[in-house]
Amino acid sequence: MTRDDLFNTNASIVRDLATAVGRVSPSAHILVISNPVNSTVPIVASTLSKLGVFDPARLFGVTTLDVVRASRFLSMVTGASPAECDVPVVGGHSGATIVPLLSQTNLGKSLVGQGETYDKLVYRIQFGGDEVVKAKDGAGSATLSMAYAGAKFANALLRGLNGEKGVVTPTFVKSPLFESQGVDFFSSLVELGTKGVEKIHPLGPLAPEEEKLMEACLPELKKNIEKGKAFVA
Ligand SMILES: NC(=O)C1=CN([C@@H]2O[C@H](COP(=O)(O)OP(=O)(O)OC[C@H]3O[C@@H](n4cnc5c(N)ncnc54)[C@H](O)[C@@H]3O)[C@@H](O)[C@H]2O)C=CC1
Ligand SMILES: O=C([O-])CC(=O)C(=O)O
Repeated sequence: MTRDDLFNTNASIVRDLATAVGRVSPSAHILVISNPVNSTVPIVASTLSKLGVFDPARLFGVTTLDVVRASRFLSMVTGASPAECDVPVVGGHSGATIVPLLSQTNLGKSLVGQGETYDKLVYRIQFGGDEVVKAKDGAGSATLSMAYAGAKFANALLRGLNGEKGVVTPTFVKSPLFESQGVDFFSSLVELGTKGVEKIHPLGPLAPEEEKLMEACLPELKKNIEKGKAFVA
């Protein structure tokens, strides 16, 4: 089972919850963690748009678990503590759409392009969630680490809403970065502020290996986003 397989069950649940939020609390900040995040976030956006209350600054797909995994798996390779292994992870939240930018980290940059070690690390970051789902064999997903990631992101958002400056973390939002290629939702480093999304940061310089990961990411992400929008339309 992949995250995309969850679409049939979760799409209508997410749409109905978004409808209720749009009617009852249209200025709420909405953090979507239900899979497939690449499609459920566009479902919420389209549902709110239909109701005339969509504000892109208030809708977030929670991709924090990919960042948590990237730190942990990089720490296992380098021997450093996960706290020292902060990795920007961009794109979406499933398989090839998850793009870790190891070249932008002090401890990870020397691994980029280092054959099997790099390839295995990227694969584990991209498919860590699938690893857990397979291991639990029908009994759910990465429940506790998801709770940790959800709490971590909610805390970051609350700090931003409270006026703290410099709260920057990856999250899947309505984004102009790849809009010209038909990908209008994307996770990159986002500064969180008093209104929610304050500033969407560009990706910054990528290694050739990361350019290749982006080439695989964008078409899949586009399909996932279109599937979510088509469901609501
Ligand atoms: N974004 C992320 O990082 C992650 C997302 N997930 C996603 O989070 C979701 C939950 O995962 P698990 O806790 O493992 O699943 P689970 O199957 O253990 O729990 C799902 C819960 O939703 C409830 N539910 C079912 N239909 C509902 C409805 N119509 N309205 C309200 N609640 C309803 C069920 O009773 C159950 O308690 C899944 O979509 C999963 O794919 C999981 C791990 C990481
Ligand atoms: O695929 C799933 O349901 C679980 C998931 O998102 C993750 O662990 O990252």
